[in-house]
Amino acid sequence: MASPKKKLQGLVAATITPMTENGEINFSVIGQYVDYLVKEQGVKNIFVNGTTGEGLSLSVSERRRVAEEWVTKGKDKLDQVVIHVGALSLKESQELAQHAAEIGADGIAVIAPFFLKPWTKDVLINFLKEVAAAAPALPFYYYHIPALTGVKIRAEELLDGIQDKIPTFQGLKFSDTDLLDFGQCVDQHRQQQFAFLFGVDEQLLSALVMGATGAVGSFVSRDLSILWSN
Ligand SMILES: CC(=O)N[C@@H]([C@@H](O)[C@H](O)[C@H](O)CO)[C@@H](O)CC(=O)C(=O)O
Repeated sequence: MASPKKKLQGLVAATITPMTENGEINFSVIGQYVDYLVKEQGVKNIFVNGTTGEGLSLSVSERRRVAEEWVTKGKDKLDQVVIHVGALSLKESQELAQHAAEIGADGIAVIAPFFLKPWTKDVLINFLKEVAAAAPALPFYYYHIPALTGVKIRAEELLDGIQDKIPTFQGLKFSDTDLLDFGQCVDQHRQQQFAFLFGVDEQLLSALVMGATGAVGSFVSRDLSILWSN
């Protein structure tokens, strides 16, 4: 089971994937990017290959290399590197999850499959469970982003009993504007000490009031990072 000791909290930068003019990944700037986040913005947690990183537009091999580069360059500088491993293919998602574990990432996150969609909670949970099982020592986060996946199962419904199915479940990345759903997640699962990471930057203040324990965003700054450092 994943160790809960490294709780992911505070500000988490959703990293872009740097590209060259030729459309190749520009691995050479990732080291500078780490330094920029840590030194200039005071951010020591990152979320790689997510929406901002355009992970779903990359090939599996590119996703693996991007993850490796962030983990390598972030070593001894970053606190946590969480890799988004969601994919339409369960096997690809499992491969990426296993790879994240092998390279020493600190957690994995998964969105709902968005083409042939899971229409019930149980179907979605079964998919997530199979991915999580491929990396049984890594904390697992569900990435709830219904506007992009079209999967509108409420997060609060999904969280109900989730640790019975996914023992490594450690939190929710909530990228939706339904603050009632977010508030109910926090309220009903406070005792389980899940990470409640909010992902709509424009509503962050409201989410903080409702109990967000962190935020994953494309707009990160020192001003925001100090929100959690006092
Ligand atoms: C859909 C999207 O890209 N959302 C951003 C937000 O930071 C977003 O850019 C911001 O709220 C502006 O709309 C992050 O939540 C994305 C994110 O965490 C990710 O890259 O996975």
